[in-house]
Amino acid sequence: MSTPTSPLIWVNGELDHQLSALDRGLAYGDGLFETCRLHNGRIPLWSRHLQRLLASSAVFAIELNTKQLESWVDTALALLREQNIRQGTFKLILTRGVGGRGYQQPHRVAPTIVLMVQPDNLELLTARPTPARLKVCRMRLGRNRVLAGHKHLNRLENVLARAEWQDNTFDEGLMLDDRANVIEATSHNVFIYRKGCWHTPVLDESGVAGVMRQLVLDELAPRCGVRVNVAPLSLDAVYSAEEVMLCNSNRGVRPVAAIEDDAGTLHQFSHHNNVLRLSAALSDFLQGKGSGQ
Ligand SMILES: C=C(O[C@@H]1C=C(C(=O)O)C=C[C@H]1N)C(=O)O
Repeated sequence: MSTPTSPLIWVNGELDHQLSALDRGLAYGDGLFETCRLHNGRIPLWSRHLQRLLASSAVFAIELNTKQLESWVDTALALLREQNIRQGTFKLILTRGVGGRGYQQPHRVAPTIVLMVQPDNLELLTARPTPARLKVCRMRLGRNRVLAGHKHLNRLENVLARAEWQDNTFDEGLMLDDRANVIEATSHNVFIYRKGCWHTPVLDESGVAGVMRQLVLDELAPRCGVRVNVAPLSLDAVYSAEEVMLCNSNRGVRPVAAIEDDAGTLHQFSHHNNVLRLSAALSDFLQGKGSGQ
């Protein structure tokens, strides 16, 4: 088992290289990121992360040399193996690069790629998940059809929502948009189970379309033989759900035990069977086991 250490950071393939203060990712949030799980020395959902990054970089016209990126990721993974670092958070930041005065983009700009690994000892994707306690955040998400779904670097709403609690009373905060639709949690996507079906918010105006959310839609829910309905979701629907689930690609799937609303009322969820079935389906998927249907 590896010992957690401080993060390892590569900038454009160079370990410990410094980032320019003129980088547009820092100045304007002009970029994208992926938060991946390092699981047993690999990034099991890498092809899905890369697919999303490529799709978003095309939308925002941020240059991305896939071969170069994959070679830097391979080099980073090889070093992690050498150092016996097998579990952790593997984060990738892609910015438009350095330059320009103000918002105007420079004519020629080379993208910046930061790889950052925070080692830990947690087999998060396959461990039995512990039920989470949530609050409903006061901070609302704005709506923007161009930005919605993308994992861009402008995450101030999530940062401010996460600042609404500092202690361990809550594990996560539920975020609504300005029309009071439930969109996501500060760093997870949200699903509810009701009447034999999973439901998750439509993300065409706000929120991040997570890689684990997509895996649940494409792979895990079908393995459990359960349909998923993607549609607007109200807070009342969440409170009356049979089960509530959070997911992200760094932590897998997690049942929700309770949600405290803004009046301080606790809404509790005592059944987690369907979340645990998805969690088992995720473990099987990661171990390369078939659909079992
Ligand atoms: C805040 C980050 O990303 C979010 C956090 C997690 C996590 O902590 O598990 C996962 C996915 C992201 N939306 C980050 O620093 O990468």
